[in-house]
Amino acid sequence: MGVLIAVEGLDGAGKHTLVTGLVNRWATQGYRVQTLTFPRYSESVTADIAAEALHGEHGDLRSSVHAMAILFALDRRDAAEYLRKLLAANDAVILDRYVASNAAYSAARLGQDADGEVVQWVTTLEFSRFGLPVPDHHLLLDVPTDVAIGRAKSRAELDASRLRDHYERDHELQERTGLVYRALAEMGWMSPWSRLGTEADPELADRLIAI
Ligand SMILES: Nc1ncnc2c1ncn2[C@@H]1O[C@H](COP(=O)(O)OP(=O)(O)O)[C@@H](O)[C@H]1O
Ligand SMILES: Cc1cn([C@H]2C[C@H](O)[C@@H](COP(=O)(O)OP(=O)(O)O)O2)c(=O)[nH]c1=O
Repeated sequence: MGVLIAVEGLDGAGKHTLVTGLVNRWATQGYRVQTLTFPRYSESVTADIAAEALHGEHGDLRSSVHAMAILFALDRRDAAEYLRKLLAANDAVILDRYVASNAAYSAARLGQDADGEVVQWVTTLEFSRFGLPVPDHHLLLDVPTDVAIGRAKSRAELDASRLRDHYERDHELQERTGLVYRALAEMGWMSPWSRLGTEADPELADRLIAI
């Protein structure tokens, strides 16, 4: 059974870049590595509805933090069997966002801390009720909020509506989400966490795949 690694962080923190770098590194070392990104846009109806709600559609759905969290969780539940197959057939599976995203963003949206009600609720829903595999390790890309927002903006600069709806209004939410992520890392929520600055630490990366 392969090792399951979840990469977490704010939008624009560099998760996709890190995941791509890890896959390339390990592939050249001869490991079999697969990635899975959440939300699974265009493959999952619930992920698409959640994204559309985040960008202002579906009435006031976005105002229900628990309803949004259930949509993201259903996307993962639908992918659980595929994820287990990937784990069985590979040395490692790297997840670009996973359950901790739901925990951190839901807590931030509700103004709760990492030890608050909604983190426990998400944990029970996804791991206990939906039976999702628990990551062996979490990697938190811990970059300052302004850096993450700046990178996300430059990546999305051609899409003005998305910028307006998603990033500029959300500085405070991102700041709070970062705090919850750091607290989850400190408490070692569900598995050991490593906090990275802007770059992957090659030695840490190699230790992870050797678990
Ligand atoms: N270490 C880094 N230093 C500078 N820019 C980076 C770094 N990592 C990623 N970026 C850039 O920041 C933007 C967001 O990175 P991305 O990996 O897409 O973030 P995420 O997946 O967390 O949203 C991209 O344009 C990417 O090229
Ligand atoms: C996967 C996931 C994401 N999210 C949040 C994080 C992001 O703010 C948003 C969408 O994630 P993402 O696709 O990474 O960002 P973007 O829409 O900018 O491409 O959803 C949750 O609240 N719960 C989850 O389970």
